[in-house]
Amino acid sequence: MQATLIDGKALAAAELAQIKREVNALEESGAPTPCLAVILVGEDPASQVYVRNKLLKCEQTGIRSHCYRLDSGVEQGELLGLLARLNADPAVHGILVQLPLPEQIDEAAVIAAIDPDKDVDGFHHENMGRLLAGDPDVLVPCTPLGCLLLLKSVLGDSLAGQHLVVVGRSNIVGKPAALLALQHHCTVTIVHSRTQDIAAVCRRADILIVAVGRARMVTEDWVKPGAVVLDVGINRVEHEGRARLVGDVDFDSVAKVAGAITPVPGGVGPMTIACLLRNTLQAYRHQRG
Ligand SMILES: Nc1nc(=O)c2c([nH]1)NC[C@@H]1CN(c3ccc(C(=O)N[C@@H](CCC(=O)O)C(=O)O)cc3)C=[N+]21
Ligand SMILES: [Mg+2]
Repeated sequence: MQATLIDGKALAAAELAQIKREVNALEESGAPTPCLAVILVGEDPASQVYVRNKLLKCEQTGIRSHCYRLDSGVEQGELLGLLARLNADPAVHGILVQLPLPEQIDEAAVIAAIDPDKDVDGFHHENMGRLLAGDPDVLVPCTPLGCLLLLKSVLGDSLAGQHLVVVGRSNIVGKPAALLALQHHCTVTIVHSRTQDIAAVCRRADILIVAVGRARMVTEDWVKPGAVVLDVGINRVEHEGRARLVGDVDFDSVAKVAGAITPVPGGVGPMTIACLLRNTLQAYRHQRG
């Protein structure tokens, strides 16, 4: 391997330490404590792990959190009722509904029911629109925001003129990552399952962000020597009879050609959570004026 390993865990720890200092300062000034409400529906094991991590990081930074665990069979009306109460509660500054939701629940309707000012995921259409319009104060989805911080840690503050290719076009990662990169003056390409000669397009990237959910899809022949590669994928695979996490990037082969690369685990994932807390603080400040 010749690529520099991008240590998302360390960068996230630094980010959390900074958030903790800011929360402490609020505390000392006598201001109320920032508070995040998390809603978890059902028993999806991956969701339980992610939610536990989020609550743990809240605790570490002094952000108050409250987790609402709802039965997998809960009716949509009950979930919407809870959201209405959280929207109206001035002591709650951020609301996160863990996805995916059970099939009887309309995800779009749930996201639309969150107060955009408390939408720390940045998934509400109002926030998506503001990101598209280039509003600098908008709440930006946590994974793309984490990617941006990781890129700046390697490349410095300016990403101007870099050709950034995003693999995947989801509303929660691919599209907002592309918009955020565009705002930072990158030349942006989005590729997806219907793209012709996807490897050739990726090979032109100075920066490659991969968010497709297919284990080890990106191999070394997709990567320009020296490129920065961010792997958003979290895939659980069997390896020698044991469960293991791998990304969407074939790490061992790509690390031979890339200039820098994020590992899985320990790359984008921890930064996603740090950015969730960053967004909670941003939402708090906005609500407090
Ligand atoms: N409303 C909503 N907002 C989200 O931001 C959201 C969501 N729903 N649903 C699921 C995805 C996924 N996601 C991750 C966050 C942290 C790690 C993370 O910390 N990963 C660790 C490994 C954790 C493990 O062991 O599984 C790492 O990469 O090092 C991974 C994935 C947030 N998501
Ligand atoms: Mg994510």
